[in-house]
Amino acid sequence: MQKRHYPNRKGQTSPGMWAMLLLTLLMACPVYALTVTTSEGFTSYTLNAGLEYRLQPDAQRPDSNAAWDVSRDTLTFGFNPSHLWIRFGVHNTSALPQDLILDIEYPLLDQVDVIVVSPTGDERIHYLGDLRPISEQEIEHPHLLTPITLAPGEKNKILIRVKTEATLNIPMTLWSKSAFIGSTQHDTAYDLLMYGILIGVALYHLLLFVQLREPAYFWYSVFLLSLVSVFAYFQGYINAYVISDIRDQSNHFLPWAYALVASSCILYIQPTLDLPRSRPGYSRALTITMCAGILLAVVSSFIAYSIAIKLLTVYAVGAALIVIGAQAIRAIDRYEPAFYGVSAGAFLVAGMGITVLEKTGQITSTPLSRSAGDIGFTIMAIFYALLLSQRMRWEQDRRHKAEQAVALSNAELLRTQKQLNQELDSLVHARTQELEKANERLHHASVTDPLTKLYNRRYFDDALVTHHNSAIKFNETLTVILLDIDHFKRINDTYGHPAGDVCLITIAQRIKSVGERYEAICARYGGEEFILLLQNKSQSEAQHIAEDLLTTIKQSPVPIPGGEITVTTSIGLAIMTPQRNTNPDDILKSADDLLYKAKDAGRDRIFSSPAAPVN
Ligand SMILES: Nc1nc2c(ncn2[C@@H]2O[C@H](COP(=O)(O)OP(=O)(O)OP(=O)(O)O)[C@@H](O)[C@H]2O)c(=O)[nH]1
Repeated sequence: MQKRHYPNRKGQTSPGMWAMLLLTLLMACPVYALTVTTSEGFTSYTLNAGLEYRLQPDAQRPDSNAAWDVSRDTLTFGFNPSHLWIRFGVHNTSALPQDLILDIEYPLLDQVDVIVVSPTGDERIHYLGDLRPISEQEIEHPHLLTPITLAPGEKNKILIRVKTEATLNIPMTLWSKSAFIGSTQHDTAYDLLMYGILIGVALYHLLLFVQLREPAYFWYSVFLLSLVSVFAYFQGYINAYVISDIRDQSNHFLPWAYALVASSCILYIQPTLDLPRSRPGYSRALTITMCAGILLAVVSSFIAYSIAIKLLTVYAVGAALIVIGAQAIRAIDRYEPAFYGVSAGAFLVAGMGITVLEKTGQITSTPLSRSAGDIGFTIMAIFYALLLSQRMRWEQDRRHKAEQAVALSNAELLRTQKQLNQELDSLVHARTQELEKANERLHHASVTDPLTKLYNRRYFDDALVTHHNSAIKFNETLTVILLDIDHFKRINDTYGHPAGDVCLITIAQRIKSVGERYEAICARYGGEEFILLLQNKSQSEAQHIAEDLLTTIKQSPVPIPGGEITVTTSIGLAIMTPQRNTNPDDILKSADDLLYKAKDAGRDRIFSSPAAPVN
């Protein structure tokens, strides 16, 4: 704590003494437009309307002839290179001494000299402002504070000079010391709670980033922390507690903080709103905005702060509009998570808007209006967190739906494939069956005589070879009965060829009925020639079968178109026990020879070997 006093000029005997005395008297009798009276129980007085002020190009204290303006609200002049002088009076009307505190709530002012003039003309100058080390200030606090002690009935004049490259904005309150302590405790608790929540949310997202490796979480966390630092800077915490030893360098803080806020916000917004894929043009614009912020931070180190701060303000507004625009465009695209972003932007803009209106005196200052910026910012942070989680959930849903669609189409594909396979199987099965039936029919046709439906000669020849081999193997007899219809030509000639066919069919049926009784293979061997093959029959059995045939055929007349005819047959019966050196043709030839013999012998008889012919 360091107090600086102007030299006390009391006791001088110079010729200017009278002039000084006059000046002292004038100062002892305030004629200011505003004098704050601090009666007993005084707590605070907000210094806005009624303050006398004067803007001038130099630091020269205004002389007694200078014209002063009177403020109608909080003193706010935007970026203004002038020296601002303010004056007002304070009068302790109570019977007790009073400890007061003059609280300048905007801590980013570069130089603030508060001159407290006592009734005797003594001046005490308090040097405040963020270009001066906090250790030089009488009370360590984020705000710029001046202690004023008034004896009962004492009147002081307060003269303030302000010079800054930041915005010339002087919200002031005169407090009783006890009320100020209470208010500070309340404000600090409120700020700590808000910063604590936001830092907690930021750390939570940092943890999510560590676990999920999703960069959006990291950038959101950086965005929150950097934005918290900007707010803390504007509220004086950074200057007071973080960079208190290098406050003269604090001008470098804001450009880099702005660049970090913009960069982290853009890096967070880009993937969260899916901009590079859906809106590549806008995504490029955001990347350029981010680079511009970093460039501006670099340039700010080399140019006057008064210019840099204006450029930064323009940049901050432009970047915020571009970011909010990106969210609005994605909301128009009906990208669900963007609605949270738009809501976040709306709350931030609304909060900031109320703050600006309150600071410029457009609306009445209330605790709510004073906190509007903080509230807007906090709600924005919550909505941005919701945006992030919504986007992640939306992304998960999309992935899940895509997986489901793939699984569904795979299942559909499998089902279709299975169905096709089944259809193919049944088609192949049906075709195979048809083919088998066709083959069967073909085979049947190839071994069947079309007219009589008995086996044909080809079938019989194959069967003869098979049975010949079997007979050799099992040492069994093989019998061939060759049967020829007698004078069949006459039937054709007499009744016609169709009648001859009918006769052939009937004779074939009779042969088949006899053959089935003896398990014989019956075949049509030529035009009117039939043949039977018997396995393992004795001579007498074979003879009996041949006789059965002869009798069965002729015993009843054969009905034909145009009448009935009795048909007789001649039979050659050959029986042998095949050997390895015998040939299937041997038995055929033998039967054929015997048949001719039967024909020659007068027909309607059996010739067999070695037995005698039977009639
Ligand atoms: N209707 C009809 N006649 C046939 C068929 N195949 C052969 N024939 C006839 O059968 C007759 C056989 O005559 P031939 O060889 O002279 O013998 P046959 O008249 O029976 O006299 P034998 O055998 O000596 O008793 C011929 O007239 C053939 O045209 C047929 O499928 N249908």
